[in-house]
Amino acid sequence: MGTIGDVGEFGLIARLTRRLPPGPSVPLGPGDDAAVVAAPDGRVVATTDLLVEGRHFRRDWSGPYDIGRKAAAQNLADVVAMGARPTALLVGFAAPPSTDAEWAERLYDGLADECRAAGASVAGGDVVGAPEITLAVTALGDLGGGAPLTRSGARPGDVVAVRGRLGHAAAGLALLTAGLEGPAELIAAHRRPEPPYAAGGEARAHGATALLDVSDGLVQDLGHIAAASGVRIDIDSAAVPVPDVLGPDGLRHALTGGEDHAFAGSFPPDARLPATWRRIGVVAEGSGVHVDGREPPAGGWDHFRT
Ligand SMILES: Nc1ncnc2c1ncn2[C@@H]1O[C@H](COP(=O)(O)OP(=O)(O)O)[C@@H](O)[C@H]1O
Ligand SMILES: Cc1ncc(C[n+]2csc(CCOP(=O)(O)OP(=O)(O)O)c2C)c(N)n1
Ligand SMILES: [Mg+2]
Ligand SMILES: [Mg+2]
Ligand SMILES: [Mg+2]
Repeated sequence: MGTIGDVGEFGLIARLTRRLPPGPSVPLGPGDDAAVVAAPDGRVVATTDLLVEGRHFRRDWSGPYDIGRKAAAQNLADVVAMGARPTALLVGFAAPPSTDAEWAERLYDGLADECRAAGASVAGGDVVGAPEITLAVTALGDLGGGAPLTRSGARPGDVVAVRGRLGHAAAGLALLTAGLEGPAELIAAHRRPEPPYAAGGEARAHGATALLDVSDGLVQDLGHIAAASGVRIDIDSAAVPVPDVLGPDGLRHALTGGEDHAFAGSFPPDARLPATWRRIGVVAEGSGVHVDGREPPAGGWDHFRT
């Protein structure tokens, strides 16, 4: 089929959008000046996360399908972390003209499949030529009449709980970086996060007082809840799920590794959480995040310090 330079801008758009299924919340999808997205609640939850080649993924480490799934997952998880139902993605795609057109099509298959898993679809986007591959994804969501689950509602006495994997993507990235063989599930976790999208509805149903998705590292991200809520979060490291597959640095990966897009939040002390949620700590008066009563280990992703 050739490169995206061979097929040209409008040939590429046709090839990509052909692969996108219609979505329940997108009455008018790709093909016009803009899309129409249903917003039954009347308010729209909106979030955007960029993915840059070499920073978020490497083409020699991840195939296009997984990069597409990851780009969608990273954004859909932020909508779910607000307690909303994802409705649509808008996808900006920058790539060199030498990019294989089939590579781009597989990327869109990944975007489409991850959207399907979350009940959303791709409503539109943009393509441009650029020296490196960049994906600029915007996700929209609907609150269904509920209050948003913000970072600012945690109260002393609440319990802190997580749902989803911690440390897996970081352990996989560490293996790839070191050029080591390791458990395939860790490499797969780096390539494709698999956020447990049901967590948003569950958190809402159980009265969550705050919620976020863990993108940069558990301790760092819980620090955002602590700061926004004006509280301290005390984590009990023995309660943090650290499966053997994570290896000897498992606890460090679980506390500081991002990109699994687990959901972490605070709940009233008497919340009866499903077994899929793990209680890992409590909310107290004060500030910051403590692990076993001490300052936590350094770590967590910072784009300008990593
Ligand atoms: N360039 C920017 N302009 C405006 N707001 C931004 C910008 N970058 C980040 N933010 C906002 O700062 C907050 C934290 O961003 P970030 O750490 O990327 O969140 P998340 O981990 O949920 O993706 C978000 O509300 C985001 O919208
Ligand atoms: C090639 C490569 N190097 C390093 C990483 C690790 N990494 C890149 S971004 C990031 C944090 C999450 O991404 P970010 O853009 O901060 O998302 P947000 O917090 O805004 O949701 C991590 C752990 C990676 N995924 N791939
Ligand atoms: Mg972000
Ligand atoms: Mg994010
Ligand atoms: Mg981040």
